[in-house]
Amino acid sequence: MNAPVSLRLRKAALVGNPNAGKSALFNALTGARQKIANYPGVTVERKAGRLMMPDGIPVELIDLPGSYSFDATSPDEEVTRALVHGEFEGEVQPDVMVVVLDAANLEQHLVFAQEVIELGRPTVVALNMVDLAQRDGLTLDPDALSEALGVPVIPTVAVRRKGLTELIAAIAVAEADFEAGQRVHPRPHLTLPERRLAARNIAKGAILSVSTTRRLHTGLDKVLLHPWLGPPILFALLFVIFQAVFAWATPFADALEGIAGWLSGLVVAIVPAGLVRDFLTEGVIAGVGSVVVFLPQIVILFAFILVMEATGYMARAAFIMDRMMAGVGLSGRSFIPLLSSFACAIPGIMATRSIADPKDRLTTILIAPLMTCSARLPVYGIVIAAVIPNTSVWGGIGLQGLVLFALYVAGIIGAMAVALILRRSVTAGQASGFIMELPRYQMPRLRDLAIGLWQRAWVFLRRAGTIIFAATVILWLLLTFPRAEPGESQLDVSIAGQVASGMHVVFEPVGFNREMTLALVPAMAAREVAVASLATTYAVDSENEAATENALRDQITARWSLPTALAFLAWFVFAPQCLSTIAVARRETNGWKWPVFMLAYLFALAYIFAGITFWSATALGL
Ligand SMILES: Nc1nc2c(ncn2[C@@H]2O[C@H](COP(=O)(O)OP(=O)(O)OP(=O)(O)O)[C@@H](O)[C@H]2O)c(=O)[nH]1
Ligand SMILES: [Mg+2]
Repeated sequence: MNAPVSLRLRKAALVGNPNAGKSALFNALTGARQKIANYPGVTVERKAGRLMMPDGIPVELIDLPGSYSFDATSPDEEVTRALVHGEFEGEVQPDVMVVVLDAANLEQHLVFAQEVIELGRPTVVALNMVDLAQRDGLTLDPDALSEALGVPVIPTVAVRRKGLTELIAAIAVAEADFEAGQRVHPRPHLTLPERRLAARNIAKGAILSVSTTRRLHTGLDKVLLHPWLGPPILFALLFVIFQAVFAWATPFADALEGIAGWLSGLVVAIVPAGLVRDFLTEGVIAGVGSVVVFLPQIVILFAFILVMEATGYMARAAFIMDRMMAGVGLSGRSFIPLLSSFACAIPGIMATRSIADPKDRLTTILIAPLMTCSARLPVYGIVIAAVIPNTSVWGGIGLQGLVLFALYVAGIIGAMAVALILRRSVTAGQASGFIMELPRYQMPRLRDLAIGLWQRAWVFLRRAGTIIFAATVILWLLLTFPRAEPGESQLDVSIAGQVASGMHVVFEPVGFNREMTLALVPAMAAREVAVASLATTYAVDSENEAATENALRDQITARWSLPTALAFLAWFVFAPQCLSTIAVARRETNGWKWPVFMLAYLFALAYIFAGITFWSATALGL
């Protein structure tokens, strides 16, 4: 007598949230016995493998795409939904569902798990990543979880092949149930809010113990991610950062300025009067030196940013921002590229590659230059130091830091407003959803911070030594030749001065003086060059050597009116200066159309806002 032979291949499917470890389990269970193909009609991978059961008969195991629910929004999720419900053409419905959960994110993962279990099919739960839960200080009780869910729960560590034998045994039992005809045990269907609430309670009930660190971290998240507390905390933190950038940097900046002055004096003492001496004092020391002085501010700003990243707070900031970004039609996915743009728009624009939706991405590229990059800091820094008094307002808040904060906020508000308009016109489309895993809180490691800071400082100094140096030298030559006859002003006679006088017609209406207008040209190479340019211009323009040593700040204080200075600041909030950004935008958008659009709208905004600032300041009698 022959044993009954089952003609159809038995079938089980791995389902669960993205990143639960389904593929890791699939690989551990099926090893090399895998077949990868595409599901017909969609570009979703079908991964199937053979799992050898204790009875010697294989089961076809399917690794399904990760899902958050059966309300499918993506082609991947649609495949999972249809297949699990037995509605996928040409695919037999799996006999057994193997739900994979991330033990370290149990509550989140239980929402979808319940939806699968509600189907009432034979189900086994793999409580995966118990190693990570353990590391996070979480001890779970699989039996309690099994009790609450009404299905077997097997703890596993897919990447270390732990719990596999037990899992296979549980799948075998479920298969046997299926063969025995126990195919569907209908269960009550819950609504999403009910499932969420149940997920929380079940997760709570499955926790045996929580370490104090874990408790601390959850407590921190409750406060920092709170819908009402989170945003003000984030803004308060940013506010403190900008206060510190001014307050802490001053002694170091003064010291660097002192060194520049001393070097200048040294050159005057050693090098005989003439072009060489002028080149060294006016071009190199005044020009490049005026930018290098901002090294302490750059270092302080990045120290804060690096600490925010290393502690895990930055991802939380992205999470908080997600809600606000949705308001202007962007997702939190744009946050990291935009945040990188505070260092420099170039890596920011390159980071937009992680945004899947093309219109989301284009919008992010177009507004990235509005984030205040670190190259603007020297420009803001020198003008603020020169025209904004170093006083406190409202009991102890530094006015200079406050103005700096306002300039950063102006950039952000500008970017949001532009995004809002673009998303309703040129890049109209739906905002895509955003789900991200929050990293653990961590104490930053001093060594990593030091390396990160050193890299930033080096990038800054290298720019000073290359682009800024070259632009300053060229400018000095254009300012120095042709030579003025006695009685004439060198600035009037020079090539650069002539060009500036020509351009000045355009910029006079928005309150710019001639030196500012001139500074805009080399600033196209890099924004900081505007500072070097002003320093060199005033150095060339000074009548005597003593005046050359006057700090740029004093020159600006003496020569610029407050409305003029504010107009210059407003210009730099928007102006698309820095050609490398345009070049990167061209590369990332594959053409000139969008970079030209970007250039045009940013220059227009810069001009308009400089004008508005100048005229309102003048009207207010500032
Ligand atoms: N420490 C640890 N890591 C795991 C475990 N299981 C999986 N991982 C890791 O978690 C990450 C995600 O695992 P995947 O298997 O790709 O997750 P998935 O469920 O297939 O994800 P999607 O295909 O996106 O739905 C990978 O880096 C795995 O190496 C585990 O038990 N412990
Ligand atoms: Mg996978």
